[in-house]
Amino acid sequence: MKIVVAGSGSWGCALAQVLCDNHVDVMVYGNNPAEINDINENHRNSKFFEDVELHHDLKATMDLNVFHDADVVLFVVPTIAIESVCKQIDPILTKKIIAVNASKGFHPQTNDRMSNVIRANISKEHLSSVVSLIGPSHAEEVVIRMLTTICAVSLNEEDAKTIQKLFSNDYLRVYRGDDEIGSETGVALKNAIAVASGVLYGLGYGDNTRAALITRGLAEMIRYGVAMGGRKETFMGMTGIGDLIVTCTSKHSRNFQAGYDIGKHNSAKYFWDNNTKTVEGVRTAKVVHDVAHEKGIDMPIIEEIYKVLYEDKDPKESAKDLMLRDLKHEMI
Ligand SMILES: NC(=O)C1=CN([C@@H]2O[C@H](COP(=O)(O)OP(=O)(O)OC[C@H]3O[C@@H](n4cnc5c(N)ncnc54)[C@H](OP(=O)(O)O)[C@@H]3O)[C@@H](O)[C@H]2O)C=CC1
Ligand SMILES: O=C(CO)COP(=O)(O)O
Repeated sequence: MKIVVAGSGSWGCALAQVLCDNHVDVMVYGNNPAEINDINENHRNSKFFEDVELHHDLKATMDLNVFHDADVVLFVVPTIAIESVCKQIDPILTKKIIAVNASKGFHPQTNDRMSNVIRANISKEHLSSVVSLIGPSHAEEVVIRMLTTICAVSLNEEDAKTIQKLFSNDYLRVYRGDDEIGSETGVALKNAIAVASGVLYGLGYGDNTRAALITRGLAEMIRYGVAMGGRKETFMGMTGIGDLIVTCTSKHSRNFQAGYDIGKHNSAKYFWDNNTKTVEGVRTAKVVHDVAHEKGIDMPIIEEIYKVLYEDKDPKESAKDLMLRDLKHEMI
């Protein structure tokens, strides 16, 4: 079985290395010559990982023909690039692939989930099914083989089992799931909540505040995900609370770090002027804000993080406004 990983960034490399450890035939495809060269020549991806020597079987290429005889393709580029990568590779595919989505967010124009974006852009004769491989997993830890659990979520149970077996080993345990809507909305929304968690930390608030943010953030994720057709119990698993915790609390999270900078400067301007990293939660906050307004879903944290990011609201004022809303029953 030949696997190609589209995306030579941090998560693409970490996932490809898991396959090398599992003795699976894998190749990384990327469009950044420096990253490709670093992987092939130095066994490193220095842009993302300091002092990590990658598995020596890990190889990368910029040649699109690598997709020609692929059986499985992993999509591990930022969500804004998924559609264009699908369109580039579809004419090259010759087999019916299992498409594995590892990205977390929504399409930039249609606001659609990643599985739907892949289904819309890989022709039917080239697609067996889509499996989303998602959960609480910072690349920086997977690449040094720290114990991690994620979930292979698909409407196709057999293909989910194939992906589960391919990636599982003694440091990465893969569960299965079938709630595509719940899982994909969960992992997207947690990024926006993680930006808020960083903002609060940057403003100087502590553990009580973070626990409150995670708990009430989860309530918003459930409200939104269930309104979209997801199942409430999914949010109690890897792609809900699991991914929310790791992203809201980790120094590795780019979403948390972006929020932290905003909180520290008490303004989103610093982020907009300086950011060069993949921070999916920033655009997700806008998508969720817009959809929630359209559908009448109550999302107070998303509302405030949207105002901080897009309306230059003072983050301290946002935190105060969240605290001083009308008092209510917790479970409503
Ligand atoms: N990093 C992590 O820990 C995790 C990330 N994810 C998700 O994975 C997705 C990818 O993120 P991540 O790997 O972290 O991001 P990175 O910023 O680390 O890497 C993104 C990679 O995609 C490349 N890329 C961008 N556009 C294209 C394109 N059109 N064709 C080919 N390659 C392209 C970038 O190239 P260039 O360098 O030239 O821009 C870069 O190599 C995101 O949705 C993220 O949320 C999910 C779980 C964990
Ligand atoms: O999705 C992730 C962890 O599960 C990565 O989070 P960041 O994109 O915030 O770094």
